[in-house]
Amino acid sequence: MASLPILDFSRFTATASRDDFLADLRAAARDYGFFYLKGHDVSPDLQRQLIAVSNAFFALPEADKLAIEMVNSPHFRGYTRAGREITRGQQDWREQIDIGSELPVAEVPADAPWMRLQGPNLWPEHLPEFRTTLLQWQSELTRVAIRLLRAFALALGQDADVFAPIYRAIPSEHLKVIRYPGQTDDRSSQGVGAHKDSGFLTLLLQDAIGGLQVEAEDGTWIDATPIEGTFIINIGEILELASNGYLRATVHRVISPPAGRDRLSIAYFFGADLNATVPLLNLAPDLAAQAKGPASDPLNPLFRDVGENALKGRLRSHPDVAERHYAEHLAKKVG
Ligand SMILES: O=C(O)CCC(=O)C(=O)O
Ligand SMILES: [Fe+2]
Repeated sequence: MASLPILDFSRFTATASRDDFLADLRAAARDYGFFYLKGHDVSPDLQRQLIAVSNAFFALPEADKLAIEMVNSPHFRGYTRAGREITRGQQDWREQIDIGSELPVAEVPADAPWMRLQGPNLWPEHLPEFRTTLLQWQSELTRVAIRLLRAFALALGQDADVFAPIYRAIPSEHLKVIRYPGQTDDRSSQGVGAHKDSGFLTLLLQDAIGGLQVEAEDGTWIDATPIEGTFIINIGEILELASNGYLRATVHRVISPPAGRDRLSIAYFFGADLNATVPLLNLAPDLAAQAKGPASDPLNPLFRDVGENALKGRLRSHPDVAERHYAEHLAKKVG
């Protein structure tokens, strides 16, 4: 049974092992688009605190969670009940809270409707430590993601800061705290349906239950079995577009845990400025020869305009938010 590679980020910090790390990163990214990262320096105490407040959030009375339901937020922030989010037309059996960069509502020019994604988060009123811990997690993971993105740039033979112009102004820092309930007989076992992530990179902290699966090149599914002390890293559509498909945004899904168990995961999606356009990197001939071009999936066309790609994904995943807040936008698209 195939398994995903494990990379040690401390080898990137040490000059003597840096080039070997970059070669391993290039191989893992190209062959799987997914890997485990150990040797990151995120404090284990902060991780424990994050897991504790996340469990406390899901244990809140239902009324407290429904008070901050995402359907109330034109910025796609807040709580989503299990079964409300849709992937590839099917219900996802997970409950979650979505948190984004904590920024004020922006002006929304007619030619940049995605600027409506920017706005305040919705926080649980009776659990103040949830907000402080999540914001701390967000800034820690942004730091790790930027270091990792610099490593990706070097692995592709580019200047370390080649992507900085498209994330430096307003990076997109999206967090999802997710609980997957155990399987029951009366619904599907789709925790989240098969999909690609849209940003640069995703950094995932998962508990010990398992259920995340990664699609291999031959169409089989590889289990991303939990490994204590690691994050799971995967590539999003921005890196696929920028590298002309040398790097792949790999398709993945989550199968619901066995009956009577539930699974906790915290996904952090690092993306670009909503107003940026994804550049096409100039790859050296040996890498360019292996670039397959971005995947063309008629069900999921990729857009170089970061904001357009991001808004497309959110509207499709959350039809209730789309209907309440984006009816006019959708009507214009169809009409
Ligand atoms: O919960 C997980 O393991 C993965 C979640 C995921 O793929 C997503 O939310 O995009
Ligand atoms: Fe994902």
